[in-house]
Amino acid sequence: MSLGVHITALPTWPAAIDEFEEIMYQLVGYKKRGFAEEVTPCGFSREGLDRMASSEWIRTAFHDMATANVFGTSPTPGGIDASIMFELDPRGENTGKAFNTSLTTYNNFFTSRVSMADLIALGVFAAVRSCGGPAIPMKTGRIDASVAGSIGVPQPGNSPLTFQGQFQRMGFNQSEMIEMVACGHTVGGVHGSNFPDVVPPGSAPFDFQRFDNTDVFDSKIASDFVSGTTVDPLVVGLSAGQRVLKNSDTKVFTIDNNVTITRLANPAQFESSCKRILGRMVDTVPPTVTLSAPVEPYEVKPIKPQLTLQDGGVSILFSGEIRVRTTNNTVAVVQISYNDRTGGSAGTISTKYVGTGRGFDDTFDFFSFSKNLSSTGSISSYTVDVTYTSGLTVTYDNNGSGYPIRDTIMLQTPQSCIVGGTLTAVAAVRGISGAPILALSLKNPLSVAGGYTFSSLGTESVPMTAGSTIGPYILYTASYALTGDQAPNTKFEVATGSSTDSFKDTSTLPTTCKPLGASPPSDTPTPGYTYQGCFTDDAGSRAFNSGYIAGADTIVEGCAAFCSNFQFFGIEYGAECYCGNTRAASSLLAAASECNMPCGGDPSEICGGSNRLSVYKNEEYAPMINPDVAGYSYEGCWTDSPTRYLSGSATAGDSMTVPSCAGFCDGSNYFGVEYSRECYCGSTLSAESVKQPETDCNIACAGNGTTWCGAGNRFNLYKK
Ligand code: HEM
Repeated sequence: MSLGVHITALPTWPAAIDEFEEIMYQLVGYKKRGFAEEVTPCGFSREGLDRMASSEWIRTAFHDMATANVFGTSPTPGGIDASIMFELDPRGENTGKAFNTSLTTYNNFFTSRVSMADLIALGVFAAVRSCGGPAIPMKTGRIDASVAGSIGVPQPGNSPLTFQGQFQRMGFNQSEMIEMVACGHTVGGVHGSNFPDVVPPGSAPFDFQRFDNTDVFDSKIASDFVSGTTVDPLVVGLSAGQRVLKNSDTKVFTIDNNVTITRLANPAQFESSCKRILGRMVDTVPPTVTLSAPVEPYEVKPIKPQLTLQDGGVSILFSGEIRVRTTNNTVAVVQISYNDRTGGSAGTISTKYVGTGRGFDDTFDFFSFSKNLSSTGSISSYTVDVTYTSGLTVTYDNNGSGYPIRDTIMLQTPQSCIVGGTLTAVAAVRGISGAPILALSLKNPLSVAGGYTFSSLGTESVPMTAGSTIGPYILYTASYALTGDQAPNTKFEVATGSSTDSFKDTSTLPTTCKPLGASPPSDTPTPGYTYQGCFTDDAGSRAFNSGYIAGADTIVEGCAAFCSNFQFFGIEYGAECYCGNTRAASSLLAAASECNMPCGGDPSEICGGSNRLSVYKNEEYAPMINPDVAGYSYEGCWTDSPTRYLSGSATAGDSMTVPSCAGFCDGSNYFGVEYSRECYCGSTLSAESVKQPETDCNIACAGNGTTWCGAGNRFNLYKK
């Protein structure tokens, strides 16, 4: 099994990259952020058939970067800094609708944790990858400019020398210029509406002439040029009169006598050059910006872990999800081990599989958990044990320190709410002097030249007011009236000093503030049992053989009760409940996601799947025994018959136990316990009685569920 060699190089969670990482990798499926939806598939745009969002995102990044000046800083050093927001009009070098559309999409993902400039960069990754191109390494940490950069986006009519000078100013030499233009112009095309002299109206379908004939990020832009078959309007420009003036791709590609463009005609060369040069393009940032290391997906990532003070302050609910990367491995079981607030090991928490999500190259399974902790012991950190279907268990300890969680200040989501646009936030605070604040990151409309509107971020902070004391906590409250779009769209935190519960989302708050008193949700899954995983089963050889019941009303708790005398139970196909003390060797650990059928009696719970068992272990189970009786030796499981093979006195009763039968037989040579509640004594054992396998005597004593009392016509025999 390969777990990826880069695990130790991963950042420790939480980190500044976290929100960016999620937008980058959680693209579709469970917990999708949906960032790539606008560029999937490659040729798509919701704006119409003459538009292509993927190419527009790549062009937007280039035009944002193109004002970079590696030699100076006036008015800004430029690079990818989202200054394009201020450069749309009226200066005329950013022609067309592409920029506004792209930036409007990015604005939906813009928060205090991910800048517009980072999103412009990430757009290149998503667009190129969606079109089948390489995964461009993505770093974060770009800072948004607040003013326009210098003029300087290359225009088709410029001279070769001007192009060279412009790219030098951006930090790229001649062959890098050729690479960057070819890598940009492999997707999309020229619009007649924007450049009528290059694409005369009516000369191309929808007046949109593609650079080549494929909506794919491929080397065709170069190979078609070299072979003389190109349809690139910036080479063969459909208006003959303009061709020599505005054939900018010809001017760029031929500047080194076709050396670079010929190399790029090779698909492997094209892919590796584009990965490198587009990576450099998006990493062109002002010198004051420090970019992160290339963002890699976490192997294990907590998703919105939350502590919530419960009714009476006696307990704290710890809930959230664990995301596990499953790109190279299949995950069977995820379990949390946590430390209490003093750092001592405090116990384990089961999780249950809730869904699978995907990025371009990665898949992730999500596991939810919810556990009531005592507010005295509470929690300070946790580690995550991931068991893969290979049987291997890996403990993820967040580079050694565990995943931290602080109980000193916590947002009380059930007590907080949004009503009529007003946010009321309630925080539970312990062990901290001084009142906390509610700090908001507000998205305000940002109007720019040309009549476009994007967003700027403002901050507000409101002191919180102390209310009731509950257990070791004091509740604090603050309210803030949000306007218009802000109500469902604001990030906020409750904070005091260095303690904070941050990046909370108004969209997840309830519309009524509930008093602290509502009963706490119960733990999932079943208390007293630990989930073992999803196991294969088949009708020919069952995983568990000792007990079986089925019904449309099956629930996990019901099967647990039915199998309470056994160490394990498993539920299959939504309705079949099996018990056993050992699992057949033929039953193997399967992917967590294969147990996906709702229980017949409670669709919110999972009850296995087709030939798949959700298996639980009874942690309180004590193995059944044949107890020692003073003066007697245990002889095993023997046959009896209605004629009785122990022919002395006999008794029966619902309080039957092995010692009570021994007492009843009062010193006789033999006694036997049978069929749960029967007791037989004898001075001799009939020669007809035959010893049987121990498994034949499989019924618990009526008076003691942890000891065996025979079966039908079988007794557990004791001899003096
Ligand atoms: C000499 C430099 C360049 C010139 C003169 C140039 C010029 C143009 C022109 C005139 C268009 C047509 C725009 C429209 O009609 O909407 C265009 C489109 C495009 N350019 Fe460039 N470009 C240059 C460099 C680059 C670079 C370096 C990239 C990215 C790495 C790039 C990416 C794109 C893309 C993706 C499109 C297609 C946009 C769409 O389909 O809407 N360009 N370019």
